[in-house]
Amino acid sequence: MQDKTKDPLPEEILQPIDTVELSALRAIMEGTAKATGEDFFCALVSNLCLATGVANAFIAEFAETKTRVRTLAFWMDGQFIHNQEWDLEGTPCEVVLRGQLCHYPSNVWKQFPKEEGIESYLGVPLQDTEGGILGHLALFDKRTMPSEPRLLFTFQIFAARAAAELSRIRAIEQLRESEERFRDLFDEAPIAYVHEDLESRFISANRAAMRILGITPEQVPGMVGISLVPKTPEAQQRVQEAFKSIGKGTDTSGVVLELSRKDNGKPIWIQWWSKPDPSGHYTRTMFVDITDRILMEQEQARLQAQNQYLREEIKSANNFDEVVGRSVAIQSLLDNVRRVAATDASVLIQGESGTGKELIARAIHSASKRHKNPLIKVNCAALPSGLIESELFGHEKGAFTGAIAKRIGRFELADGGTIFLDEIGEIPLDIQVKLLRVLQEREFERVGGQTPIKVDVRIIAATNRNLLYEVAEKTFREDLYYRLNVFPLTTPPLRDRLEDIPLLAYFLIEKYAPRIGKKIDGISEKSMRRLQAYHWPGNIRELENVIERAIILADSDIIEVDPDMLSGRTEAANIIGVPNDASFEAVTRQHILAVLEQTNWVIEGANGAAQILNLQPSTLRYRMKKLGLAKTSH
Ligand SMILES: Nc1ncnc2c1ncn2[C@@H]1O[C@H](COP(=O)(O)OP(=O)(O)OP(=O)(O)O)[C@@H](O)[C@H]1O
Repeated sequence: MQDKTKDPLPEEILQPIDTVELSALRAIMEGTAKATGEDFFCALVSNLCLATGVANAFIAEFAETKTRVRTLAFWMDGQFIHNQEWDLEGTPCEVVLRGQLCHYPSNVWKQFPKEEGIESYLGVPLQDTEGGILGHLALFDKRTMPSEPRLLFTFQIFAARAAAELSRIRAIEQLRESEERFRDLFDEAPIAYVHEDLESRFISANRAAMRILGITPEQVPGMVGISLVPKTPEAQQRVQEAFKSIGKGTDTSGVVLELSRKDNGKPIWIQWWSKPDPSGHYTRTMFVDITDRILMEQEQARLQAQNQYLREEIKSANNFDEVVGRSVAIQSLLDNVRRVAATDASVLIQGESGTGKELIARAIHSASKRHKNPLIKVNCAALPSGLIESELFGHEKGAFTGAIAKRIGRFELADGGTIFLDEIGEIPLDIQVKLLRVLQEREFERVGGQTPIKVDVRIIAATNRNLLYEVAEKTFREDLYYRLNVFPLTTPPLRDRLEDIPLLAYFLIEKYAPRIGKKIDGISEKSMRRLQAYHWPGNIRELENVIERAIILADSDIIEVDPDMLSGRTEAANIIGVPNDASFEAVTRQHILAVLEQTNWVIEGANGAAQILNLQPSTLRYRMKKLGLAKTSH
């Protein structure tokens, strides 16, 4: 300390006058009462100096290491100066920061040559409640200090307050840091977290949750979680179960919930856990997105259902998909089949029963680019009207009484392939609307479901009814008719291509003889003439039945067709080939009647009329009803 001209500090600091101490104490108290944080430190150092008359004071904390300190507030010669940082070594502060009160009334500069110009120093450590050193509070001056400053006690009180304030600031900082760390973890966690109130209103949601649910940060407050649950009975039931499980802590595997994304309504599946907040007013929910897994499982279920369908199809398939016929009528039909097969256009095949509509549908599918995917057939006449919708579009579990499990509909089975809607004219009007939507948008919902299902399916429909007539009668929707009828095809009745009969007869012998286990070489000339003279109301299906029966009855390797095998008609009448009432309905009626009489009105079973007519018993019953055929009615 170069300057030796130092005035001693005011005498009263040495005198035991309580009023001085008290007024200093009050002044410092008043000066610091309202301040917190950095303001408190500033108020403290300035008021300490003002009250004690010491020129300089500072509060410091450890810098990055325990060997350095930096000030939090620094009062010097009547004003604040910028905060400073210094190494403790060789300073009076070093001892203070080891936890000791240090008082050098004079000659500081001698003991600590670094402290040039400083005569006196008083330092008190700032300690937390556990005795850890946080920093120190110090006064120093160019002048000497009394050796036992009276305000030491006051000084210690405020050092304790400063320590408490410093601890508080540190705690706040730690809390902020930990909150930040928590927020980062919360925000960046791969698992979705949502904090909801008891009405399922979101309070906060992390990034994963927002990404999975398709919501923006602005949409989070007030977003109602259950509004994302589709209205299907199944989804609603699941969410109820999920709510019941909250806080039970028994289910560690989580509840699988179906939701619709907020932004685009796409279905998502989540695995969900939730527990109540300790306050009981909130729930803390976390979930993971398992949509990919569920979609995979659904695809697996679809493929399983498709396999099952195809296995049954294979059992019933005749494996003879060849369209036989050299007639102009059949050749021009096949030309059109080839042409339309190359496109994805909907096809409407019209023609009498048994003329090969299904065969043509199969031929189109086989020649199309979809041939590697399945052709799924739906016989609309064979289905009770109440079940058609669920058969076509599937249904969700619980969609109606009896819907015990989820069912995948024929449209889903046919995805990527072709659907063949046989007897399309039988579809009730309300289902026609839904069908129209599939044709237009390639999209539908399962019965009891709300999630639109997209499919890539080519539609081929067939009917033996005059659909234009049905349109005029308003039993078939006109818009649907035109949508289906993009490429109309008509299968000619067998009576219009009698020249194909020999070829067909030989084809059918080859098809059935091995099945029946007989070696047949041909058909007698007389029988062939008989076949060509007949008018074939049941078309090729009837021819098939006749040949099959003839093979069964054959005594030699040449089959014979007796007149009584042809629906009991006389040859003379058949040569003309046209019955009195030649309308399709009349002929069908007559034919079915003949078979029914032959079976003694037995419909089902091995020798039943349905088997002979190659129809499903339900289809036959339906037709009988339409044609007004009952045992007593003829
Ligand atoms: N041109 C053909 N060549 C060979 N077999 C044929 C031909 N046309 C039809 N068939 C056979 O006749 C039977 C009846 O044909 P298909 O079931 O395709 O007729 P359909 O018009 O769909 O009948 P329905 O209207 O009663 O459903 C089938 O066994 C089929 O294989």
